[in-house]
Amino acid sequence: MKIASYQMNAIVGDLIRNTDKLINQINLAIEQKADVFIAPELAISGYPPEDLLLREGFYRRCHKQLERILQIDGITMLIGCPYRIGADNFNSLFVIRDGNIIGRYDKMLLPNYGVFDECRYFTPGVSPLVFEVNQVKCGVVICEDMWDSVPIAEAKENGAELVLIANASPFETGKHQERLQIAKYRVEENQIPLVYVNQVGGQDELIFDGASFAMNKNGNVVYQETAFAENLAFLNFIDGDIQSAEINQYPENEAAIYNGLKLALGDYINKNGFKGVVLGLSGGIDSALTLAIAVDTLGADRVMAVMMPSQYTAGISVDDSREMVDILKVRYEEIAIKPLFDGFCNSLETIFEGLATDTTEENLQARIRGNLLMAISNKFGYLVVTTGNKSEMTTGYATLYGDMAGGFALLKDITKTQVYQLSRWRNTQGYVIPERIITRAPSAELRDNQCDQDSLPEYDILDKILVDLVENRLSTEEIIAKAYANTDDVHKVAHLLKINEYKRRQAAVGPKVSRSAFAKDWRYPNTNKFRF
Ligand SMILES: Nc1ncnc2c1ncn2[C@@H]1O[C@H](COP(=O)(O)OP(=O)(O)OC[C@H]2O[C@@H]([n+]3cccc(C(=O)O)c3)[C@H](O)[C@@H]2O)[C@@H](O)[C@H]1O
Ligand SMILES: Nc1ncnc2c1ncn2[C@@H]1O[C@H](COP(=O)(O)OP(=O)(O)OP(=O)(O)O)[C@@H](O)[C@H]1O
Ligand SMILES: NC(=O)CC[C@H](N)C(=O)O
Repeated sequence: MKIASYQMNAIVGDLIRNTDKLINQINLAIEQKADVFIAPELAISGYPPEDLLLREGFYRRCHKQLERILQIDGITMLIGCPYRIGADNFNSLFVIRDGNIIGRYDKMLLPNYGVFDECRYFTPGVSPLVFEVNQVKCGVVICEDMWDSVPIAEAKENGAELVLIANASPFETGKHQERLQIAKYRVEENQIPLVYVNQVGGQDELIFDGASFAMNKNGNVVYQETAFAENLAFLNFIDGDIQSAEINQYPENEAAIYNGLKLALGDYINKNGFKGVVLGLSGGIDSALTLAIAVDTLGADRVMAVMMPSQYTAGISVDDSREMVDILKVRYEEIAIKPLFDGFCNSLETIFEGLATDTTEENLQARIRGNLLMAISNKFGYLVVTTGNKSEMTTGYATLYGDMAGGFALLKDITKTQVYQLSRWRNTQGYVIPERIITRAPSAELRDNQCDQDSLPEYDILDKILVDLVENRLSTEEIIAKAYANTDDVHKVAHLLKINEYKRRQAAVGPKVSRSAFAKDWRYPNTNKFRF
């Protein structure tokens, strides 16, 4: 039996295009004489459709597309599609052959933690499904079903010799190893081979990394798809097991994150129809890394970098920005903001009379820059990519409607420590970020001689505290007991984390790479008196 596995990049809600793509790949599979075709979870709608699943018309139109697939003969197809019957909605996988639906599997285990909300939409399925192709009994399950013993065990009890799994499993650091480990448990429990087909692509804050795989009866990976790219692959099931096929290595740490960020940005820009991106280039490391990723993703001709010096901007910031755009050959503009800043200050002079200069004036500069970038965005159809990192999002070290103004926050889930690691890694692939940008001390350059560490702990300490507070959900007492940071710093970061929730609520969407990103898996109240 020959299996066609389609690691698909679907667009949520683009039902006709998704179905066109499925039909196209199914036809290729038929040409290659495949017996079974399998695509990711909810391939017709794309995953996750979120509250589209609360609309009756969404199910109707998804089903209409499924009917197009029913026209295809000559292969057995496993197609994920949301399904409504009576008052129940299911996350279903339809088994279609020669114009008939020969089976429907409804996802049994609905993930409802982290970024997942499936209990909000679906009723759990109750029955396993095993169907036969070329005398092979195939069980099917959907994504979360693999993460517990029961669904695959039930498929096995019903005679399955092989399990086909349709997935939409989002990326986070270490997730692929976790998937392989869970799959191995299922294989060992049941002595049954698995074919795991994952979605690929960026969907708002989620990155689907693909890396579909097959595991033989001995728990060995015998096939692995390239991560972060779409592909159709063929696998053979002969003599009761999956035969060896191509094994593409999963990228190492920095490479995985970098590729993930590229996929997230590219899909956000292209799926939402932007011509390109614009960003403020400051001579600092955050905007330098953002620019490198943007150019690597979209090409230099779809990216614009704007340096907007003020009286606090160091000469080397301008020099390093110029050097970087020369290397990348990207469109570069310089707009001095002093006249605008003076204009704002003049307008506010009377109201502010007798009051000291403070962060108000610092924020004005950031807001002037935000305004200029948004004007360029409006005029050219370029999305503003913001450059703030997770360390800044944690502590609120960013200006609302200033450097936070924009449509996609590329580094939102990347700590400052990781910003350095990714920048160094990128330069090993070809020198694009001037060395001085990496080695100089970070500064917001919003007042004289400003340095981030005037108001924040050293980033290596800050980032450890943030991982413990945000990802490990530890209390300040527990962190203090670990003794890597002084008590004041722990309390300071915890306090900043708490009081800046309102900023995160207003921040642009950005890709999740960690276990706990400031997005769907971080839902804290703005109004909150609880001390972490
Ligand atoms: N709970 C709440 N719910 C809703 N809104 C709330 C709020 N608390 C304050 N606000 C509003 O937010 C305002 C304060 O926020 P905001 O205006 O942003 O200003 P703020 O947080 O006071 O200052 C921004 C800080 O970020 C630093 N910064 C700025 C830019 C770039 C960088 C960098 O290195 O990347 C660092 C800057 O040096 C300064 O320390 C308040 O005036 C109020 O209007
Ligand atoms: N002189 C500038 N010209 C253009 N954009 C700027 C300038 N200064 C700040 N920005 C924009 O605001 C963002 C916040 O920068 P800021 O220098 O305040 O802090 P940062 O976190 O150190 O960032 P970076 O490392 O990029 O400098 C920058 O990444 C950049 O997009
Ligand atoms: N779509 C799903 O069911 C995903 C849940 C699963 N545990 C994963 O992330 O891999």
